[in-house]
Amino acid sequence: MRVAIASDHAAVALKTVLADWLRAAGHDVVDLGADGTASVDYPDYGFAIAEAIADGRADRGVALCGSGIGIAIAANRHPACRCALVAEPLSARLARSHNDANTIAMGARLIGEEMAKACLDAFLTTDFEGGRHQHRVDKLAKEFA
Ligand SMILES: O=C(CO)[C@H](O)[C@H](O)[C@H](O)COP(=O)(O)O
Repeated sequence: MRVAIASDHAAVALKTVLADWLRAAGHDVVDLGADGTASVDYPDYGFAIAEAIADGRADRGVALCGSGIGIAIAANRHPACRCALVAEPLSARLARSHNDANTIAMGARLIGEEMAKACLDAFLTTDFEGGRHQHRVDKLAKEFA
């Protein structure tokens, strides 16, 4: 799978760990930065993830910041992105099976590396159930004036 990953300065270390883990699992990783710990702005990286999903460079996205909140808000500003903020694997599974999420967000200051890997594994290995969930997901594409 092609997986885009991006973080702000607060989550660069976790981004490196997860990118290495993804490559070891055989995924193609599109690393959209940040590249160091100098302070940057999470919206730029949330938008970058969403654009990679929208233009087909990536099938899935992993969005990281200190809490996961800011970058999730940013990613979800783009209509192509359904980004779920998760902190444990059941939420990651439900984000896929019920919400057809194409991106997960996690907070590097709140989650440990092993839990983050478990969330990412659940996210990447769970299929969307469709059925009653499909028309709900379709409604998420509504555009507001
Ligand atoms: O967006 C956030 C909070 O919702 C993230 O946690 C950011 O990484 C955080 O705000 C960055 O904080 P810093 O004090 O500038 O490192």
